[in-house]
Amino acid sequence: MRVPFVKMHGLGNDFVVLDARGERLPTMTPSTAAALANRRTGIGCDQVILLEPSEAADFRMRIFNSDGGEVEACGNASRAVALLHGAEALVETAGGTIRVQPANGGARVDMGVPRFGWEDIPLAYAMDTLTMPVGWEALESPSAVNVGNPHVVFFVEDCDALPLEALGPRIERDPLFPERVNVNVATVESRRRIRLRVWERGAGLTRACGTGACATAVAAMRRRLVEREVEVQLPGGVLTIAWGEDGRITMAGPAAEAYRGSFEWDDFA
Ligand SMILES: N[C@H](CCC[C@H](N)C(=O)O)C(=O)O
Repeated sequence: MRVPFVKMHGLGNDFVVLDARGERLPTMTPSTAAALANRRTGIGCDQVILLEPSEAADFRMRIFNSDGGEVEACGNASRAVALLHGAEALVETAGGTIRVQPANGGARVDMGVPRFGWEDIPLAYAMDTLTMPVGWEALESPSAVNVGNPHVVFFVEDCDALPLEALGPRIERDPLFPERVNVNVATVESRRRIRLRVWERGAGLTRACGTGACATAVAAMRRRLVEREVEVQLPGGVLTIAWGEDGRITMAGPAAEAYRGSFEWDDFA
């Protein structure tokens, strides 16, 4: 079966988007997703995004990391999908329902309400999630936030001076995180600006992580380090994150279509 796709990205965090809202596609398996995402033998991307019909919203967005694992949320893909859809929409994800709205060359996304309970992250046992009594070499005393998916956030002097490619996978797979975790290292530059690098669960170092920017901004706000609206500078560019009085997170930033193509499903099944 020949399947069309749209290659998209949000600040360099890139996606292969498959649209099954009209025509059903064969069942997506972790191995098919990983094969499509493979940058040497497949199309290549950080996440495979599958759009499907939804009973609860305008449509459903399923997210597969490049390791094939299906996960609950993807901020940058939410903006890319808003651009592709071309109108405001309620989108069902495994991490909850979000609202997306195309906005001048990108999109605004209502990411919902963050959660902070140790069972909500989830952690393997009870602990304070604002300043956790744990550490991995130079990275210590992080915060944990669930923004549909699990994040741990470390605040450091210079996030660019750390071997995140070495520490990231160790923390991602630590038994403290039963569903693994996205690892954020952040430097607060002012009350309105944070610099951030992310080792993503199931995808590794990426140019940007939308949910990571949301989790990091909220953790910094909880620590009274920044205002309730901040700019987050990722390697791929800047996102604006606001945490409203209603408890909901809004993320705004660019998204783009790179090219369209098609592939033979059986070549990746
Ligand atoms: N690696 C993440 C999913 C993609 C998140 C990131 N690409 C974003 O833009 O939010 C996870 O396993 O939860």
